[in-house]
Amino acid sequence: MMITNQQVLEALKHVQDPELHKSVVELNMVRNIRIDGTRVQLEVVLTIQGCPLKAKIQQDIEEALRGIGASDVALTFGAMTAEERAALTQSLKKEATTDTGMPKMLRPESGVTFIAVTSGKGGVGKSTVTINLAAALARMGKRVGILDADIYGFSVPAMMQIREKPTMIDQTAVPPVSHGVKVMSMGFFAPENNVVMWRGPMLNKWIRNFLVNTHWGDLDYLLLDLPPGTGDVAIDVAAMIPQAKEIIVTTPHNVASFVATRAGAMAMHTKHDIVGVVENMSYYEDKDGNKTYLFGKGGGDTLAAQLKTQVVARVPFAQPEENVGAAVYDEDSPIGEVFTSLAEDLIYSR
Ligand SMILES: Nc1ncnc2c1ncn2[C@@H]1O[C@H](COP(=O)(O)OP(=O)(O)OP(=O)(O)O)[C@@H](O)[C@H]1O
Repeated sequence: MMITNQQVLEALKHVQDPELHKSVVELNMVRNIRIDGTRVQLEVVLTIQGCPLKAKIQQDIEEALRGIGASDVALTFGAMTAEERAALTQSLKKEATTDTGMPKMLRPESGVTFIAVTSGKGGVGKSTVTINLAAALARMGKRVGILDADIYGFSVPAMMQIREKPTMIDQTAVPPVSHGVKVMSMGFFAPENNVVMWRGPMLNKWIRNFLVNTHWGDLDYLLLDLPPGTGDVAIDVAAMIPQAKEIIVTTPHNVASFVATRAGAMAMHTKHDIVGVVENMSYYEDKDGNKTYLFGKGGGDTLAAQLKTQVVARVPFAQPEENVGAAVYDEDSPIGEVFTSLAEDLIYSR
């Protein structure tokens, strides 16, 4: 038996780079194939030196080659040159932008549903809603990304317990994945606690950059965690992504909902379609099923009425034992169930 070059390339077309999710052949990572009967020798050129996923690539390639009858696989590893990396970035970028430089994912035919999560004021649970909804959509098999654009907080990476930074291939960032969700955050790049520089046009540009220079791959949903209030950022995002659907988060407390009305009014003004209001910290339910309304009642309904929409979810307070460290709640916890149901509503009714 004799394996051919063609067979090797064909087999390796099905091996993907674990980060870029593209075939190693397409990425031009396979070089110097030498075949001697059923013994295959080749060089794998990694996009970045010391790629942490080298072992995974090696295993996948060996498996694929054994699948076509290779008795012996000898791999050597190299790294792309700076020029090769730049060329790869160019091609990834080209894939992500239209001829006019517009992010392709913004085109209606991209199939990406954008969901902007906003609130009237801080601390009501906007990030909690973003990450738990994203995780629920991912559990249901959807391809989901989060763009953390909350310039006052960048809380998503910490809440999703992401410790690594995005892998940079030249200027393209490969987002870290947590709970099945690709996450990009200004926080990965911002100087420690420096929020002063993130204003107006600068931020607008950053968001655009994040859409274009992030290797999102194919997405079904991109959730945007927007800063609270109705400031520049929300307006810029509305202008840039008019097809985004908006979720407005409030607590049951009337004051909070009053402030949230402003964000909602803005959403109406910019013709963002409103998915609805999520009332967070709606109630506390004890083990016996008794509900206590710690923050009062009615805020969500009042706001929804003002915005001519509905309350699409009421999220309870976390049980004390649920709240240790992790802000993504388990699928079978009371909060997890609320988000599963909201995710189902999004998937099946829209
Ligand atoms: N339903 C809940 N039960 C218990 N704790 C919650 C709940 N929702 C949010 N929290 C906690 O409240 C705090 C604020 O939540 P979160 O960061 O999601 O709010 P935010 O509106 O995004 O705030 P910011 O505007 O400051 O980013 C966090 O510590 C979060 O873990």
